[in-house]
Amino acid sequence: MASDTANNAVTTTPVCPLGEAQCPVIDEVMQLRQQVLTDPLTGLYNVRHFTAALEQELERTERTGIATALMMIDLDHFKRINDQWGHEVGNRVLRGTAACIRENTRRLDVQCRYGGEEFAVILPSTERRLAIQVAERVRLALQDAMFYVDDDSDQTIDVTASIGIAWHGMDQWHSQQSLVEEADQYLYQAKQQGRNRVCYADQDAHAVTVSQGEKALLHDLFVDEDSPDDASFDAGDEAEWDFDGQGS
Ligand SMILES: Nc1nc2c(ncn2[C@@H]2O[C@H](COP(=O)(O)OP(=O)(O)OP(=O)(O)O)[C@@H](O)[C@H]2O)c(=O)[nH]1
Repeated sequence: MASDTANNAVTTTPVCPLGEAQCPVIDEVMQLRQQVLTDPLTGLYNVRHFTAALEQELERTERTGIATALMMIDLDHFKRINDQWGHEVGNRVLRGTAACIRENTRRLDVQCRYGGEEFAVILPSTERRLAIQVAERVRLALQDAMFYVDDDSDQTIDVTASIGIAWHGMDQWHSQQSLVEEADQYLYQAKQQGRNRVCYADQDAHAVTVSQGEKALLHDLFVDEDSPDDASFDAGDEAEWDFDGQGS
């Protein structure tokens, strides 16, 4: 707070605790930190942050016993989009995909761009059933989203993704590397089985069916009013949730 001696009024202008002169430096440091930890194309976290965040979450699980889930997401036949529409449109699809992933996961989840058209989401404190539901939600949102070729066009591009999930928890302890490898292995399985699907260990034994009540609860959990509004992307809020079936 700063005092205005002319009229004795007290204003609430924020004052940098280290002194005015240092504030630009702090801003610059914060911007640099942001640049070091994020992917410039999508704004999601990069692999550097992914590695640090995953290590922290695995340690938390070892302390609390509450599972951490990892979701690896890879766009299907993305090369065809680049080949047909060009690299810039491909980039646009990657940005839209990032927005879609962000909108359909929680704030505390760690959404990363893992490589070209591969994304990773760390789901802290997330047991098996919820992680499967989240993965299906992301898959359906991508499948139903409207990816426009450009701002002035009605032409849309169909996008789907394959997703692999793995857990670190009481029933299966992992190293960081083996957790990533297992999620990648199930992602590969999803590709092999025809793409646009979610795969994980013991899938048949853990088929997820979701009641209307659970769908409503999940909807409340994930809809985020502060999500970025990307004109090239429509997450398709009205998407039907069909957790029982896999994608076509
Ligand atoms: N536009 C754009 N394309 C990228 C970027 N990074 C990687 N790619 C492209 O992503 C494509 C990935 O192709 P593939 O690895 O064959 O995978 P895919 O076509 O998605 O096929 P599946 O994964 O088997 O379904 C390649 O054409 C890369 O050039 C990027 O930052 N921008």
